[in-house]
Amino acid sequence: MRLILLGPPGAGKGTQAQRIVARHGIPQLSTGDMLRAAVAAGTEVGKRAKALMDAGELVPDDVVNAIVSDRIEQPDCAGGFILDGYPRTLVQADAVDAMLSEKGLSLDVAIELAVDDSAMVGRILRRAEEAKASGEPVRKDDNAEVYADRLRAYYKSTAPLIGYYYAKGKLRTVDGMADMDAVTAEVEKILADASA
Ligand SMILES: Nc1ncnc2c1ncn2[C@@H]1O[C@H](COP(=O)(O)OP(=O)(O)O)[C@@H](O)[C@H]1O
Repeated sequence: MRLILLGPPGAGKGTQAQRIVARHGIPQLSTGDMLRAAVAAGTEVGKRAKALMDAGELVPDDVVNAIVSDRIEQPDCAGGFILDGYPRTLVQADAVDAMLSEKGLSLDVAIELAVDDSAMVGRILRRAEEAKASGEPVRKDDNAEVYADRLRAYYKSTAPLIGYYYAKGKLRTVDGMADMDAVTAEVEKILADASA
């Protein structure tokens, strides 16, 4: 199963991805996590990405495409994977299609978590509070000011992917405002249908 989770920041992509990992044993490929790891390690990619990420802007397509292309070559991706936070632009969507079609593969489904944007900033701020309370590092972009920029980047660059996958007949939409378990149940139904 090769799937994409789509939705604005705070929609619950990471949470649902972790549940799919636990249930289906396929890896979660989060470009946000990979980029944060590159920043923490101080690599060339990390140096290019840091200021953009802190400002809530997107990292250049070529940087992210290269990271994903390397990652999906790893043996644990042979049985499928979950793309979380990627593709985030139409250029990236075409890139992942090309990476897969080179291997005679394609994406099975793109699942959109549809949410009410006005509720997302509250979720993000809660996540920051929880991280702080449990002594984990708080993401620099998890605050109300940067959130507004992340949401703008989402509408400008990522929301067009909903039409892109719809046109390919691959889009499925879930109510991301429902409680987490209800969202998981809907996602599971979609995955069952997609692999039937
Ligand atoms: N596919 C991507 N293309 C460009 N930039 C990305 C991509 N994935 C992550 N980033 C960068 O990393 C930041 C955090 O990503 P992520 O953890 O997925 O955040 P979010 O919680 O906003 O979905 C983004 O705001 C962006 O700067």
